[in-house]
Amino acid sequence: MTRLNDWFNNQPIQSKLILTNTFVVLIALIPIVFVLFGYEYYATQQATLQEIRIQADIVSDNAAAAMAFDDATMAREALATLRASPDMQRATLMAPNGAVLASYRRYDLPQRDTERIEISTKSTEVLSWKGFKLTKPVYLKSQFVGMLALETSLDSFYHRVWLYFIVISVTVFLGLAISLWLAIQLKHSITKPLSQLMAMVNRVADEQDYSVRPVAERLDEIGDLSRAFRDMMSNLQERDERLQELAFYDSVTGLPNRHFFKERIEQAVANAKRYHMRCGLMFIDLDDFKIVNDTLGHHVGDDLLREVGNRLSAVLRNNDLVCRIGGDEFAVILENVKDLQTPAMLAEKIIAAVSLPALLHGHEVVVGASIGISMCPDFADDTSTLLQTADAAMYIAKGHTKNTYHQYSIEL
Ligand SMILES: Nc1nc2c(ncn2[C@@H]2O[C@H](COP(=O)(O)OP(=O)(O)OP(=O)(O)O)[C@@H](O)[C@H]2O)c(=O)[nH]1
Repeated sequence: MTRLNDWFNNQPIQSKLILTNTFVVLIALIPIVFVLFGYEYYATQQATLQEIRIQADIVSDNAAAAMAFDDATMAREALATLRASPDMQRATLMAPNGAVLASYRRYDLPQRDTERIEISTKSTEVLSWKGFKLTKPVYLKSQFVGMLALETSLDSFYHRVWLYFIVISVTVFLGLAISLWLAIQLKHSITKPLSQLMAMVNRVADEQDYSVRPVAERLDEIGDLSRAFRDMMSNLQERDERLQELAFYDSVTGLPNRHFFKERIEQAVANAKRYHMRCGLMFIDLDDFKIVNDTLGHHVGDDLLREVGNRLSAVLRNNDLVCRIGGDEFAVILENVKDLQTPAMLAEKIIAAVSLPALLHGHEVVVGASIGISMCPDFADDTSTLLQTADAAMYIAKGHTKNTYHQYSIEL
């Protein structure tokens, strides 16, 4: 039983549906078949016995006069009418003293000694699976004139019952076939949305694609499941976007962070090398930023960082990328730079923009920017050299008068 249970549990839902449906139909049909067949068996048997009794009455009525007058010829004629009934096997008419007056035997049956029949004024009936035996007293105008004994087979009865059994079997078979066909038609409508959901789950697992949404129009449990899956995907997508933001963006300024910067600088260097272009890197460190924090508070410092971020974005071209890579440090990646003068001009613009006073929380705040610039492939062949050279240039700028820029060169 446990093994059967395990086997059933491991079947696909489609097979489960078909198996369950067929099993249920079969279980429902079994009692119906039993009741119908039992009723038909009983009713047909009673009708057959009744027919035989009626035949016995007719024969005994026809033979009564012959028996009263001991007329064997007439008695045989009365029995001869039984030939019309193929189930009738033997019949005997006996005088009250037990002597056989006339007997009948179906043409295909062997001769045998006449059975001793008890002479009595009572009828007897013996029913067995082989046949039906009946004896009954014969009266002529209330005078007992002898006995009639009949022996019949039940072939017609069994034939009718057998036919009925075939009809019922065909009906059951058709019922099962129709239910199987319906189950196969229905399984698609039930399992197709499940398969679609499964495909979506796989896509989420394989591609981390949280944008998939199942259609959830159905009002049944599968519809509920689709809606739950859709809500779960919305939450997952939101969470994924939030995680991406936390992982790649700076929470104070909203600019790309150091993590993002590292990925993009690698790409910029790789592109510059592959397409024989020039890319530039600027490190920008704010001057005297700590004073703002110390005198006006951290929140003003934060606002100033945001303001600087906005000003940098406003100065730069669309395809330049500005990132906040540390406390008061920013980096700018410049791609497809035509010449060495372009970054220098941009640095001047940045210094001018950052040095403009900012009005924050009612205070006029002024900071400067020290900028180090390096170029690939002019002064660096790979990312780490580009980072080092830009950093070195920035420290030179810082070491000078602050609020200035320095472009890395071979002499450094
Ligand atoms: N408000 C704020 N301050 C920060 C944040 N992260 C770092 N800082 C502060 O930024 C300051 C950076 O230090 P420094 O670069 O030495 O300060 P500085 O005054 O700019 O010094 P110089 O670069 O030599 O001019 C430190 O005081 C940090 O506490 C931040 O997210 N918000």
